Amino acid sequence: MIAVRAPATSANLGSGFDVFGVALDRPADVVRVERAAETTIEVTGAGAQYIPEDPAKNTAGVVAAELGAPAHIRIDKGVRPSSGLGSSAASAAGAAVALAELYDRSLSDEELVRIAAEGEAAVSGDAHADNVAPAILGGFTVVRDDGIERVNADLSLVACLPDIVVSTRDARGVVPDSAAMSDVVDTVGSAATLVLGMCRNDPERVGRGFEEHVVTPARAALVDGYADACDAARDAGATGVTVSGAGPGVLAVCRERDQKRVAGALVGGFDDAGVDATAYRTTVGDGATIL
Ligand SMILES: Nc1ncnc2c1ncn2[C@@H]1O[C@H](COP(=O)(O)OP(=O)(O)OP(=O)(O)O)[C@@H](O)[C@H]1O
Ligand SMILES: N[C@@H](CCO)C(=O)O
Repeated sequence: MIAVRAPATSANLGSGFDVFGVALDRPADVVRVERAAETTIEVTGAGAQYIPEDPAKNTAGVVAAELGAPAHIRIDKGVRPSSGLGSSAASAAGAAVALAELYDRSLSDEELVRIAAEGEAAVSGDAHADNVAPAILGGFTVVRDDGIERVNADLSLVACLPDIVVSTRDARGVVPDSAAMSDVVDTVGSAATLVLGMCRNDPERVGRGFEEHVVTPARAALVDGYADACDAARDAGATGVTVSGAGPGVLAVCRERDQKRVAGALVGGFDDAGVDATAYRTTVGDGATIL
């Protein structure tokens, strides 16, 4: 039996739609695999009742089929589905790393990411790799068709999960088809600032790099309480706040000394809007790890 811990991730970070992603130190899924004649899946943990155990509909089962590696797969969910914290990607990444080990396949990180992204395609309709790349490689990642860049970063983050369901499939439907040139210029400036901030472990630059005015407002409209939560987090010292992935999760960056206050402020802001929420005080984490 092989067991792998695969982390939650936050994609986009505002200015890097479908490009940027970051591994979070917590929460995480644990994926356990054993060889079997055909693939079966058992899911327990956070939101397990909403996750299909049919291998053709579960990201981990799709990965097993892609790899030609049938197994009994047990997934203990730490990352709630439809959260914006890369729940489906955590299972896909965990399965890819665990099954490659179980079947002695020597695959590069890029190959593992491509296979895990096929699992994502099965649920969201699109093989975007901005969650599975950091879930496998850890750190902050930049995903493009021609390869993946990765840097380590040391930053205090808060991931806040309101008790609302937004599926990635639905949230991709509200992304505008085009953008004004002035918004494109702003986004490029933000993205460049964010990358510098990641390389320098600088929460100010990373926070400014979250600014983006095309995709984020369309996604934020799907998240009740988003504006209240952002205002409260900024007042508490967050240097940046944005929608995590496709939402409804929210990601804040801050200085370490402000992390506890920012977490409380995000939960309080959602509460003011009548929405229950859970906050995870976290950092940039490692990728999927064999236990
Ligand atoms: N192993 C799995 N873990 C979680 N969700 C899964 C899994 N397999 C299939 N799904 C389905 O995928 C959907 C959740 O994925 P979705 O991409 O919408 O959310 P997410 O991964 O939390 O968000 P995001 O990609 O924005 O960070 C749900 O419909 C769920 O049933
Ligand atoms: N980049 C993806 C991440 C969610 O899986 C999106 O925003 O739709």
